[in-house]
Amino acid sequence: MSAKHEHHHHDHGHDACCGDHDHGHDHGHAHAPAASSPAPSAVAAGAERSRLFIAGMDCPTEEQLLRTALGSLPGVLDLHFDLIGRVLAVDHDQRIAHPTLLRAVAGVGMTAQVLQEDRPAPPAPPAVPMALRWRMAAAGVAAIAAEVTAYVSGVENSPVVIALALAATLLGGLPTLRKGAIALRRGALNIHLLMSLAVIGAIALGQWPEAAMVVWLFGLAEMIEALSLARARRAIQAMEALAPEQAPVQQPDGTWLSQPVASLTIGARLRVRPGERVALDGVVEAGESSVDEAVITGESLPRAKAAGDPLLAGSINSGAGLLEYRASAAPGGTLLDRMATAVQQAAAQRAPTQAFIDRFARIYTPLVVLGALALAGLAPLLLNEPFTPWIYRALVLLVIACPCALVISVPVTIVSGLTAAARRGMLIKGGLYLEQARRLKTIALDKTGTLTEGRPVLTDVLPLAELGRDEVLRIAASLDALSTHPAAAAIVAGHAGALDEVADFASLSGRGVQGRIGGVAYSLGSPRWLGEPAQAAELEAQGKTVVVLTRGDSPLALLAVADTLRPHSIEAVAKLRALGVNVALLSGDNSRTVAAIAKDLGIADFRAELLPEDKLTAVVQLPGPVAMVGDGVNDAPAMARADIGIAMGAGGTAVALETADIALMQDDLRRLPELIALSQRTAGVLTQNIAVALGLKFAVLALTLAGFGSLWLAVFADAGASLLVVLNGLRMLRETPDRAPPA
Ligand SMILES: Nc1ncnc2c1ncn2[C@@H]1O[C@H](COP(=O)(O)OP(=O)(O)OP(=O)(O)O)[C@@H](O)[C@H]1O
Ligand SMILES: [Zn+2]
Repeated sequence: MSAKHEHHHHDHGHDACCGDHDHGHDHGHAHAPAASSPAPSAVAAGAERSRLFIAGMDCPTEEQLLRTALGSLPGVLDLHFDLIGRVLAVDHDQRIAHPTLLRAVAGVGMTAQVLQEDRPAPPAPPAVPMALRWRMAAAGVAAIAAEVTAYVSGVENSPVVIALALAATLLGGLPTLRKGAIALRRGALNIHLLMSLAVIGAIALGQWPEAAMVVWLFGLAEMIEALSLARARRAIQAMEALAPEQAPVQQPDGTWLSQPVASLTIGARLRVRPGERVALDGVVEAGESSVDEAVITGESLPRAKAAGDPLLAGSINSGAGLLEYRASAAPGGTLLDRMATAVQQAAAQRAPTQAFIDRFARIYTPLVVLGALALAGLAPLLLNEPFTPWIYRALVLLVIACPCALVISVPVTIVSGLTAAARRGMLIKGGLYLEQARRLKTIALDKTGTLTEGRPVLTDVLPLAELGRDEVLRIAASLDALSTHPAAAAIVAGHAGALDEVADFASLSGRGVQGRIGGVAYSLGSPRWLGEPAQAAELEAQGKTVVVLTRGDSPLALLAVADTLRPHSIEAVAKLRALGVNVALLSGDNSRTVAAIAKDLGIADFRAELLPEDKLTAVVQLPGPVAMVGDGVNDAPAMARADIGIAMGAGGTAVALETADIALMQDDLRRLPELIALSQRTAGVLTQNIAVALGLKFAVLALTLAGFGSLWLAVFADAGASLLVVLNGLRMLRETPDRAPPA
């Protein structure tokens, strides 16, 4: 095979896992592939993108076969694989028509369906087909019978044994042999080719029962792995499946009728009865009840809902009341849908460990195959021994050459970890961040809206000149009415009366606001910007944020607002420090205020009076890797620059959800130590899996070289290792302390 293709084989374990049509799987979420289509660069000018749903494509083995088959077609410009969603996006020019693509896919033994952009994917094939289960059962009986007959009679190639072994091979091994032939034609050294060679070699040596056993065990392992992987895939897809497909909708005549949610649009009026799940994001219009939003936030807590309150798709009406609401998101566009899409896209990306294992496998397999060739060809000559036993040992080596268990273990573990995180209300945008989190040296936290509630209240108004309290407050509130800053909201809320007209309004990020009232220029903002009156110090020492109001250059008043710490901030900071992470506080607020708050939190490393660009500089200077945690208000540049940008309160703002590397769906900083713990557990499981997979290989290798190995033992160890690592990886799914996995 050519060097270009040499890395195919490392993945056979994968296709073992995820199966092909023959093995079938029971995912079956019709619209999942559409939702999880990759987000590659835009289609080049003059090109067209066709999206193919390929049921048998979920492993890098198939990716490689498809790459060679489609990539060489004249007119194909680019290929984007989404193995989890099993969607292949093909960018091509006019030379290519759909039948050409479908034929090329069929050429490597798979079937494709063209996806229409706005229509959901066709339903995936059902669970492992009954016919296949029966075929495998029959093959098992025949293989065991062949083994027993040979053992009892002492003859390995009597007609009865040959007939039984042949029956087992044909019943259970045809798909493997067929894929082996395809791989051979394509020059891909993958598991199917290696297994086919081992079986044919065993038959050539007259080891009929052995051949039957090998082919059957391998088929069985593939089937079991198919089911395990479908389980991991289902866990991801379970998220969006949590919103009901039917819901009661109000008709124009006022009556209620159960309708498919997919047919609804924004503005539809729906209702959700006690115990039911909300179908679309919306706003309550009538009724009172409480709602459990655990599916979004990861925390099961009843939240009171009444007219005007937002509702999220997937949450449960856990109270006793009936809620009527108006849809504010279309089907497919709810927060739950966007979370599910993000997790699916994350799962489709390669984590660093996977890249490493893939590189390793690229060297490992050809090396072992070369070893097998050398063993069969040289050992008998050098040792002056008969060829047959050495050829047999070489066949065992071919089986050992498959790094399937190794390759399969990484994505299963990562996907399980990502899913477990999502269930806890942490949306991680890629395996990279899950793997990196445990290496974090510094976590930088923004103050307002992150460590604090971000809903300050006005506590003090101190006139400094001839204007009285009410007058300065009216001016300040009039200016801040046009600002979205949390401090502005507090000042506006602190003023009861009418507001003045403001002209030439300007808002300066990290400083404050300015404008003209009745022709006079006023500024309102930080003391650092407008000069610090002596009276400010005492208020700041209490942890309050001081805002100065000036007319021209002279100070008119001091206003102070105070924000409360989030209830779990102190606990979260303590836990992070216990994990050995350096916690830093970055704030635009003044030094004394920040110092007071840092002291309450036990944070030694705090930096104050930072403009948004200073926060970015601080992130670069802090010992890395650094995570920046913020609410996106004045820390977006710093979050983008940090190794991991973590957004708080993504449950509320879509922007944070879309731009951060990790989005916390709930404003609870205790998710941060959990994230690091999850990252550590993931690394632990990955290490265990690599040790098991390699350990079993080496054990069989040692036995074989010593003359004690056997083909079926090698296949058994390989299949057993695959199964062990898949199960170990899936264990991550269960690591969800206070929530049972969704049914
Ligand atoms: N609209 C506004 N009205 C009044 N004061 C403002 C306004 N915008 C900013 N300021 C002042 O500028 C300072 C810095 O603002 P900035 O938004 O950079 O940080 P912050 O709100 O203190 O929070 P963080 O800790 O998240 O950086 C504020 O503390 C406040 O004194
Ligand atoms: Zn293998």
